[in-house]
Amino acid sequence: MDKLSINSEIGKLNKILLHRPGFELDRITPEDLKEVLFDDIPWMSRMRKEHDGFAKVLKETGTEVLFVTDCLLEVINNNEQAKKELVELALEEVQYDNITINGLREFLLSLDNKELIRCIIAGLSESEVKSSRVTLSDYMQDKYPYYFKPIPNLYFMRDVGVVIKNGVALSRMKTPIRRRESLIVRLIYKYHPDFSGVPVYFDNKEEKMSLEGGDVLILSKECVLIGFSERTSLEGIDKLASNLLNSNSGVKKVLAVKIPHERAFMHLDTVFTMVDYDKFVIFPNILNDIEVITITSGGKSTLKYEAEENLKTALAKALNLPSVKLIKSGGSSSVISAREQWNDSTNTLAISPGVVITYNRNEISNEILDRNGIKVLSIEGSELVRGRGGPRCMSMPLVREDIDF
Ligand SMILES: NC(=O)NCCC[C@H](N)C(=O)O
Repeated sequence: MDKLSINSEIGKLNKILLHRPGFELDRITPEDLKEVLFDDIPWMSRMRKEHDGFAKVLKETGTEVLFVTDCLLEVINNNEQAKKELVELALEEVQYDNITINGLREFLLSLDNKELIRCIIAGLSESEVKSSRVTLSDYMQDKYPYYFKPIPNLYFMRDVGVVIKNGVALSRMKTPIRRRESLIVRLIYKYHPDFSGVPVYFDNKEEKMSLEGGDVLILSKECVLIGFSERTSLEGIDKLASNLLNSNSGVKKVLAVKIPHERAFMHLDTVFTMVDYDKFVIFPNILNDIEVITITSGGKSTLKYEAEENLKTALAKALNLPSVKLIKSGGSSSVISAREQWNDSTNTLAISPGVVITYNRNEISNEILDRNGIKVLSIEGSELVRGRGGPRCMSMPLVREDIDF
């Protein structure tokens, strides 16, 4: 049996990777918000309770839940080389002289493994390393407090890597603040026995392009959608499409889907997710701005492109269905749709065909899903949503049961 198996967006979910919001989020200050891609300071104890609620629903519905920090701990407990690589990926970001960097390396390697992981995720402040102030500058100069910064978006596990079929695309993050997240996950894929050795369809060492997991949707065994968004570049789409289509991944068609490039919907999955065999939920206010191009292999590592009439017909064609239904999140009111999309009404996580996890705050969109025959398992998300992501953004599905279309 394959270690990873994702052949659709909706097959019964068996195994998933999450990150419980940790100390990295306790370090966000109002001045950081823009840089760290948040819109507000979360209430942390509430946020952790909400995340625990999310994990509980997943477990209760029969999904095995793995946590990044546990996987990383297993890796570095058993592999000195991996531990050194973990330290180096944080040190790469330190903009100090070599003597300081060598001192930091020694400091980090002396930490207990759990503490090291906490530090790599929550950042390392000067005060944690220097216990006393010795120079006038230590006393009087304002210094940037971190050698390397906290990475508060790690709980949005969807974006840092995405399982496609029996392999993975390790994301090349667009923004510097999210790069370390994906390098951490890369280490897990390199060394952890549950992940190592799987095909890598995209590597985050790629330069001059970006690809984030929130833009990738596995429509079926043969078709993958990739959003052209604020975060994923055309070069990133071409690269992943080429690797999937010109390998033995089994993918025969990639749909490139252009959405408006805006903060409110930075990834495809913030405006569009699949909820059943033939049903999708969509943010209706952007429906007319979407463009779709079908990409297929042109042989000898080349690609062929063909413009589609619209998203609805392209989806039906790709799924070999007479038609599909696009359910309007928020209904026909553009005001309600915009308000609920901002709080991730469209970012549903399907745990089996026709059953999704959503935030309970999006009452109107949830009711519309219900009226369309979708079973909604709703969770609290008032604090989780402050980073602008929902249940799909917060999860990296690893294994789903296969379904027949
Ligand atoms: N797939 C997603 O849309 N993920 C949400 C990412 C939110 C995060 N604060 C970001 O801006 O990258």
